[in-house]
Amino acid sequence: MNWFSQDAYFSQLERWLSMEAEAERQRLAQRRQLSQSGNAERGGETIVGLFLTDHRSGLAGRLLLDFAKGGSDRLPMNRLKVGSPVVLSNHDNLADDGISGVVSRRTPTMIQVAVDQWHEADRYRIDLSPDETTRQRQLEAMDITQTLTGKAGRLRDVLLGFEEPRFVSQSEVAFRSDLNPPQQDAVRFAMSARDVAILHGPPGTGKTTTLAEIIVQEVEAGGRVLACAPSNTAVDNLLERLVTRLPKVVRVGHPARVFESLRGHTLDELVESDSSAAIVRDIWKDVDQLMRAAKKESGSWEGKRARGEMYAEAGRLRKEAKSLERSTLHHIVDSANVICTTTTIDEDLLGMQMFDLVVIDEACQCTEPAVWQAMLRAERIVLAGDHCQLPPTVVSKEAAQEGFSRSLMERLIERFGSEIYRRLVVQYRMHESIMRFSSDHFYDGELIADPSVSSHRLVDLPRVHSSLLTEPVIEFWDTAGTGWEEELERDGQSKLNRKEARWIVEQVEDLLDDGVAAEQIAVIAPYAAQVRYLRNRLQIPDLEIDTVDGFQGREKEAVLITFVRSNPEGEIGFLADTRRTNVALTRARRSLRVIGDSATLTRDPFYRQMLDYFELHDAYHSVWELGDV
Ligand SMILES: Nc1ncnc2c1ncn2[C@@H]1O[C@H](COP(=O)(O)OP(=O)(O)OP(=O)(O)O)[C@@H](O)[C@H]1O
Repeated sequence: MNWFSQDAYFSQLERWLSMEAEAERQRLAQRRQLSQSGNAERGGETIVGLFLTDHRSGLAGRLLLDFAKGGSDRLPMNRLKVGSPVVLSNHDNLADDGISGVVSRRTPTMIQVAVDQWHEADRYRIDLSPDETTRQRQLEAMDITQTLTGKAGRLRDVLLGFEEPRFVSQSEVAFRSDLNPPQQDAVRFAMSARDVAILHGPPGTGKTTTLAEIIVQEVEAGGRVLACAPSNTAVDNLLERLVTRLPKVVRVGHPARVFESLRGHTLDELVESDSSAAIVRDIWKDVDQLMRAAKKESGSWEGKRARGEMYAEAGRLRKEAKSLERSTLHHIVDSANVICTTTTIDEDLLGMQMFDLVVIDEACQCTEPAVWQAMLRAERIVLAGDHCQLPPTVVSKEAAQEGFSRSLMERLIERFGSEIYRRLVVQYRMHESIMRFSSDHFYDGELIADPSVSSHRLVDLPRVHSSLLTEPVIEFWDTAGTGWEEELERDGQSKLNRKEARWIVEQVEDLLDDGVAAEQIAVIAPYAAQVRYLRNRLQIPDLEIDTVDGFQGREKEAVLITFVRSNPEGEIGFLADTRRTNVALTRARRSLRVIGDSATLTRDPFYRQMLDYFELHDAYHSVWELGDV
C-alpha cells in the first residue's frame, strides 16, 4: 500500500494496531474458555497443568517462579519466549483472572516466570498475554513523530517515501575486522547514508557481523549508537559481537531476559557494580533500622513524636537512595557509546536522548509501528534484515491481509529499489547445492558459497561414517501416488502426515547410527501438529524438532523437512507463502533431505521449480524405491 499523506499513513497504522489488539484479546479470551485439557495448548500460547517447582528472589526485586509439568516431562511446543508477557493463573479455577508476568527462562522441561506477586495454587496455567504496554508506547511514539519538523521531519518523510534518501561520497575506511568485499561495500554504503541505508542479509551472509563493524566505525568516529532488534535474542547476538570490541556498551532490559554470559553488561548489573552502589546499600540499611526502631516506640505522645520523626527521616533517606541510584543509572547511560535494547524502548530511561546512528537488526521481523520509538531518536538509520524470510507475526488475519505484516524495510526497498540497499552475497553456512535453489529464486542468483563451506558434507565431520545418508548433500523423496495423505489433528486445526513422520523417524535413526550427533540434526515441519506428533515419537535428548518459525535465524548440519501436505485438491495452505520454505531450506549446512507429495505441491509453480531443481541435480527419488510402501 502507498500513502498519499502522513495522516493517512499513521491513521492506517493506528487502525491496524487496534485490530491487532482486538484479535489478541479475543484469542486470549477464547483460549481461557477452553477446558484445562491439552486442547488449550494446541496453539502454543498456553501451558496448563503446571506445578511450581522452585521460587526465589530475582534481580530488581522480582520473584522468579519455576514451573514444570511434573517429572521430566517436556513442555508442549509453545511460543512463550524469554521476554513474552504472560498471565499466570490457577489451573483449577477458570474464574481466576491471574497476575501478569514475563517469561524469564525456559528449557525443554521448565518455564520460569518473573512476577511482582504470586497467589498460591495446586496447579497453574500460563497464557501468552497481549502486550498493551508495548502498543501504548508505539502509539505515543507515532504521535510525536507526526509533529516533527526540520531535520527529524525530513528523516520521517524519507521513511514514508515522500523524500529521496541522500548519500555522500565516503572517504577510505580502515576496517576493524576481516570482512569480505560485499560486506566492506555495505559498511561504506551505510557510512555514506545521510538518512537511511538498508543492509540486505540473506541466510548466513554475516549480516550481524557487518552491522557490528558499522557500529564500531561510528563509535570510532565519535558517534553514539542505539542498537536495536525486535527480540531479546537478536539484541544479544549483536551485543555479543560488540562487547569484545568496544568499552562502553550497555544493554538495557530486564537482566532475566539477557543471555547469562552477557548479563554483566546490563544496566542493572552495571549500576550494582558501580562504586555508588555500596553507599546506596548502606542508606537502605539505615532506612530498615529506622523503620524497625520506629515500630518499637511506645504509644506515649513522646513515643509518637519520635516515631514520626523516624518515619520522616526514613522517607528522606529513601528519596536520597533513589535519587543516587537514578543519577548513577543516568550517568552510565549518558556515558555509553552504544545502547543495546529491543525496539520496545524504555522511555523513562532514555528520555529524549538522540543518537548519531540507530541500527535495527532483524528489521523485517518488525511491524511498522514497532520501529518509530527508535526512529524518533535517530540522526541516521541503518536497517538490516531479509525480507525473503518470514515477516513479523501478526495475529489479526484481516490486518495482515491489508498489509500490516509488511515491514518498513520491505516497503522502502519496494519504494526506492537498489539505491537504498546493499546485499551481502557470500554465505558461510550452506553447501553450494543447498544454497543454489534459494539463491536463484530469492536472491537473483547472487549468492556465493564461501570456499570454507561450498563443498562440505556430513561425511567430512569427525566420527561420521560414509553411507547413503552422509554422502549425498540434497535429496527430495516424493510420496506421490502412495496414498501417504495428510490428516487433520484430532480436536485441532493443524495437520499431520503419519507416513511422512515414519520416514523422518527412520532417517533420524539412520543418521544417528552413521555417527551424526543429535544436536547436529534439525527436523522441520511447517505444521505444529506434525511437530507434536514427531516429538512424541522421537524423544531424543538434544534433537530439535520445530516449526519453520522456531528455526528462523538458526542452522544445523543436517536438516530433514516434512512438507505434510498431500491431498487430492492440491491445497497447500500457508506453504503458498514461499518465504517460509526459503527459511526451512536454508537452515541446513551440509545435508538437506526433504519429503513431500509432488502431486500436491507442484500445483504451485514455486514447488514445481523446486522439484525440477532436485531432479536436475540427480537428487529426486520416489518413496516407491523404498519397497515397503
Ligand atoms: N567475512 C567473514 N569471514 C569469515 N566468516 C564470516 C564472515 N562474515 C561472517 N562470517 C561467519 O558467518 C557466520 C554468520 O555470521 P552472522 O551471524 O553475522 O550472520 P547473519 O547473516 O547475521 O546470520 P543469520 O542468517 O542468522 O541472520 C558466523 O559464523 C560468522 O563468523
